[in-house]
Amino acid sequence: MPRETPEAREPLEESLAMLRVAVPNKGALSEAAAAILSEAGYRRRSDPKDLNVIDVANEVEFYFLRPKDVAIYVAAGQLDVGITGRDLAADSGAEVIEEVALGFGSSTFRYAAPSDEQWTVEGLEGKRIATSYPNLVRRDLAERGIDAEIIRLDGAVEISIQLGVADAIADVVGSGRTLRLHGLTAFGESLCDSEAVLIRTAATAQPSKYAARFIKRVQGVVFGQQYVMIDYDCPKELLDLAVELTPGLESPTISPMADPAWLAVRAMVPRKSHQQLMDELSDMGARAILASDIRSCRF
Ligand SMILES: Nc1ncnc2c1ncn2[C@@H]1O[C@H](COP(=O)(O)OP(=O)(O)OP(=O)(O)O)[C@@H](O)[C@H]1O
Ligand SMILES: O=P(O)(O)OC[C@H]1O[C@H](OP(=O)(O)OP(=O)(O)O)[C@H](O)[C@@H]1O
Ligand SMILES: [Mg+2]
Repeated sequence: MPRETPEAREPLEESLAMLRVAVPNKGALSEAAAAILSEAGYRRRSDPKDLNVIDVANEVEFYFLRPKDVAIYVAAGQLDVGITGRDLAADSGAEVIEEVALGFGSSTFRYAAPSDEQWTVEGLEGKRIATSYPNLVRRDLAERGIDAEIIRLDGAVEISIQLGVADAIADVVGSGRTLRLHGLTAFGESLCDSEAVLIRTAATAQPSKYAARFIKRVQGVVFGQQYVMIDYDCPKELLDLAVELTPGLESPTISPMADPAWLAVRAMVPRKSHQQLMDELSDMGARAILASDIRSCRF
């Protein structure tokens, strides 16, 4: 099938150079990353095998990579921004700056060992620890002054103890199901509370104008997912309490209503607490309390 090529266009002058963006090509982060970029108005990949998609309209070039490689390309400047996991970026050792926490792909990173054994982190001294994130583990052990052997595996780490390859593991924990399935129990604090993040190189103090615009668009979609818009009718004498309950970002919008005894109030509120807030507004005496989704925003 002929490769989709962007319509013929004049070569872009330097000032219109494409922004180069790294996106996970598959795995735990890829679908949600693609959805956020699509909601932000960027061109979706039509063929999952395509590793390079040009979005001419937005002057952006997408490169689809393994998530563990993204931070390396971005830190080196071959790519301008990228989406990866906080833990993957930390393990890569690449010098990157986290611009936006994307609100998906959340996980912890834990030590774990057979559930019928009592383990402490200090007990790792002299032991063999299997992991796919060797640098993350090496840094943690060094900070604790613990000397242990790190067995680097590419994945499926949980089975390594059963195979006699390791005494304990250090791995990503999402639901915890994989650990339970293999008779393992996590111990010690999380080495990294991770989620998908939008990163840029640490080589420059500020992002370029084009990167800043891309960051704002993605941030706008993420905020839109994390907030809802609340509208309600408020008795005039309760306005101070209303403003306290729904302060908005700078301030709530207050509008007069046909009936001078009432005011219309509008404010953005965090999605996770909006239901109980609506209960409080109702108890307070507000009426016609409406919650609506926000597709995207700019602050
Ligand atoms: N339940 C989960 N399973 C795997 N990764 C998860 C999970 N929850 C969150 N993540 C995050 O997803 C990222 C890992 O994604 P992914 O597993 O696709 O990468 P990978 O391990 O390099 O690829 P692959 O699994 O195909 O080898 C990490 O940032 C990890 O914290
Ligand atoms: O706590 P859970 O929800 O069970 O998820 C965590 C598991 O998922 C990931 O593995 P993945 O599926 O990425 O395979 P991999 O280990 O080969 O990377 C991770 O490495 C853990 O094994
Ligand atoms: Mg994985």
